[in-house]
Amino acid sequence: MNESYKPEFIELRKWLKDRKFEDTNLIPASFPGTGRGLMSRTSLREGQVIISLPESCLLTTDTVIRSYLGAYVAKWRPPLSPLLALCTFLVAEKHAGDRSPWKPYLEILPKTYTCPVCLEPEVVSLLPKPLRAKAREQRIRVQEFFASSRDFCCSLQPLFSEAVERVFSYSALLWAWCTVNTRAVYVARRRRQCFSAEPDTCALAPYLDLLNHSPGVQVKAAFNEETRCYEIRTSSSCRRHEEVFICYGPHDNQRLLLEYGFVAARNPHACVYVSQGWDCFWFLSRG
Ligand SMILES: C[S@@+](CC[C@H](N)C(=O)[O-])C[C@H]1O[C@@H](n2cnc3c(N)ncnc32)[C@H](O)[C@@H]1O
Repeated sequence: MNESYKPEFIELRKWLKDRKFEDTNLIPASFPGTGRGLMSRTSLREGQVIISLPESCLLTTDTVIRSYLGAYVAKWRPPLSPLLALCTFLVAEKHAGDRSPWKPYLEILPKTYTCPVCLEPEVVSLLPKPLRAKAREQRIRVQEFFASSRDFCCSLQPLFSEAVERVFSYSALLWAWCTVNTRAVYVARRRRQCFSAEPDTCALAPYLDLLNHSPGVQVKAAFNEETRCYEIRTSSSCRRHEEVFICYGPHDNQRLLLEYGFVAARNPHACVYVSQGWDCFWFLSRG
């Protein structure tokens, strides 16, 4: 069902137009099975560029450095990770509400996520054992990420009238972490002294990040240095008024659930994980 009439999408389209995004063959819609995604307005040919998003629409660590957070990031030692810089910016902009220039984008982001780190422990306990172990590792990673943010977030107090512990709470940083993890595209950037050595490769790409995954399609997606746009070219054709998919990678369903919070039907990369030790012995000896 077409969703382009919804006020949040009308605002987002205006915002994108102001940033030189030229219209597109794609419109937001909701689909049975995959939920919100993008639908083709016309039929799409193999090899066609389906979306081309100008650099000015991308949210990257450059955006953070140019913002009011830039001076705080630049002087922080040891240098901040690029991921923490992005997440801090997302939380601060979300907190700014109507004052944020990113508001039209923030408004269409999910309020909650379904990655295992966001699930209640009773739900995680129902997952298969190998996935449970991965979910535990993910939770620890996010908890460590949160702990590593504390001192830097405290240094931002002069920017907020409210206590920073409330602004940069665990749930706010978890939301930002999931936003980056489930939606960012890959755009490599050179290392800068103000950031730690972790790869600086995540960019949030408003509107383009409404594209859902299908393991059965092939696309070429990259930042084009000549046009200065992030472009996606499809290798599959698509009929008018169908959902347009991209492929997030050759991921099995465990990886999709961990990283993106969903599983794909008819996934050719699906596989079964077998635990080492007695479970495995029991399974094999019965086989
Ligand atoms: C980049 S976003 C795509 C747009 C997203 N559906 C939305 O409404 O904002 C990635 C998220 O979309 C959902 N998603 C992507 N592909 C999917 C699929 N094939 N089936 C179900 N959900 C999917 C998952 O929640 C995933 O974390």
